[in-house]
Amino acid sequence: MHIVTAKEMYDTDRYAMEEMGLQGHLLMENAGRAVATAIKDQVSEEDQILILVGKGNNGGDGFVIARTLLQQGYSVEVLQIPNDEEVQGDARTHREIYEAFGYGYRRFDSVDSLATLSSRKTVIIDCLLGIGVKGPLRSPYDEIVPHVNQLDAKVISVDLPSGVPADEGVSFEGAIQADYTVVIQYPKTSAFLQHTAPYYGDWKAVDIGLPDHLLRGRNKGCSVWTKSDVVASLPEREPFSHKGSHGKGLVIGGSIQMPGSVTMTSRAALRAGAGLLTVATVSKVISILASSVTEATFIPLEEQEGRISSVEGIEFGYDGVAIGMGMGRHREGKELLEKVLKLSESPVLIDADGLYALKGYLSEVKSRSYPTIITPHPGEMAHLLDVSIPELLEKPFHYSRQFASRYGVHVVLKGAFTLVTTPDEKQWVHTTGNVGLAKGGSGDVLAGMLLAMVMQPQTVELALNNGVWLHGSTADLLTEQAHSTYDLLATDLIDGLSKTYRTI
Ligand SMILES: NC(=O)C1=CN([C@@H]2O[C@H](COP(=O)(O)OP(=O)(O)OC[C@H]3O[C@@H](n4cnc5c(N)ncnc54)[C@H](OP(=O)(O)O)[C@@H]3O)[C@@H](O)[C@H]2O)[C@@H](O)CC1
Ligand SMILES: Nc1ncnc2c1ncn2[C@@H]1O[C@H](COP(=O)(O)OP(=O)(O)O)[C@@H](O)[C@H]1O
Ligand SMILES: [K+]
Repeated sequence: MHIVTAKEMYDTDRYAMEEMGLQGHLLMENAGRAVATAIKDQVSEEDQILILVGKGNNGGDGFVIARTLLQQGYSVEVLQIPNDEEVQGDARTHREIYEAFGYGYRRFDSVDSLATLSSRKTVIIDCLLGIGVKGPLRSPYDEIVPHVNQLDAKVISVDLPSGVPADEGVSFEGAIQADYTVVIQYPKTSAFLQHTAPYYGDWKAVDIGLPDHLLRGRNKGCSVWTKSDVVASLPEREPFSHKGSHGKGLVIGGSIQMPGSVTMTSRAALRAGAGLLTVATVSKVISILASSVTEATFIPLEEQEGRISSVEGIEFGYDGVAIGMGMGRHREGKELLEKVLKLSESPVLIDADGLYALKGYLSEVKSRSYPTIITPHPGEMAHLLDVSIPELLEKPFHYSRQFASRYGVHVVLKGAFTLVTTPDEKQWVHTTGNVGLAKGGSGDVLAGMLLAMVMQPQTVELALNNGVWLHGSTADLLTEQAHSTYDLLATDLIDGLSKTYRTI
């Protein structure tokens, strides 16, 4: 499923209208009818529906929705916010068609009369503002929106909750808090940002018949990674393959203070399908690990104060390397990482403490001939970028693209919407996973799953997307069945992965 900016949406609309003859009022008819069909799943014939219509094309959608629902026997009233003359173009055409059917509408005069009208309604359909919103809400929207937000009625927004901008990095003040949003054709970026997504409530995108090929051709496009993508791309195992064909992986990390993280990464890598796994860590961690990661082999490394101080002794002939989990942050970190990046003739995934070591070596990463993958959470990413966490979260798509292309790395920016970005700035958003994952260790498990994935016969971008999907879906499956979002442990994900694999 494509994700678009406001500009991409307008460009697609324009192309359909100007190059393909799909006129604006036809698109609006398609949009209104598709939205009305989706709304019918959210309301009943007993509901008293009020449609709020703004001056732009989002308001025009409202007249099509009203006509469609009235024709099908629903109780609908329409309140148009602007004056009659302010409604122009396709929206005006559809108001005229609506009236030609013999249906009437009211005009907004004050919030008091809106209060009287809305007090009898059980459903409000918000067609006030769409992707054309600019800046903070102006009068009278700045009074209407807070009024709607305090009603008990169910609020359904059309395209996006009025007031919420389509794009990232755009400030706004006040917006409709929807219970449900019917998105027109493609979800907009704001449906995947921590500070704007909650305004949408649950959402669904409806097809209005726009041509898809413009977006398919985008070289820097963004999409949602879905189960069907996993089913289509996860490599099947060849009947005559052997353990070597399933990837020989190396995990470097752990310290006496943090032996658990490397244990989880290793077990997750094996469970996710790594053929052979070696763990390079300090001797005391090996003695802790050996009984819980029985399938792995070990390389004891030199240590200082319980932390790895050298990677001497590792023969770098692996199909994939993961480094950083539980390694601790110390001066030698940069040197260790530098050696690993130079000597590894395979993808290297850098997580956790490895990311702090990476900061001093960033400028040289681009010259590697093999893929480099970083898996930061927002705190680690903000540190690498030298920006604050709120700044990063305002524009995570932008910052990930900028970082990935500048340093030639694959970025897996973790969070409620994990974002995968390639060095050539292709992006995917993940909607699997839930708050049960917000617990120490979930990231270590993800690192292991990703290590296993990059060693399978698939491109790095497929591997990362499939790995993030498997991780998030396992959390979803476990919290639907055996666990709650309180009790889910990172280690549950490792065993739970078996269930997820069986669903595909
Ligand atoms: N053919 C198509 O394109 C299709 C489009 N479709 C639909 O159209 C929607 C986009 O339509 P749009 O471009 O008319 O924008 P939209 O948000 O409805 O209105 C913008 C107007 O609102 C005003 N305004 C802006 N900011 C404001 C603020 N802060 N506070 C107060 N007022 C504010 C501003 O007016 P101004 O006051 O600046 O004169 C501006 O003119 C899209 O989301 C989808 O639903 C579908 O039907 C499919 C076909
Ligand atoms: N609220 C949330 N919803 C969905 N996934 C989440 C949420 N919070 C965290 N996660 C996921 O959990 C993992 C946490 O990783 P990380 O912060 O590195 O954990 P740790 O370092 O403790 O192992 C990431 O995969 C992240 O996407
Ligand atoms: K809206």
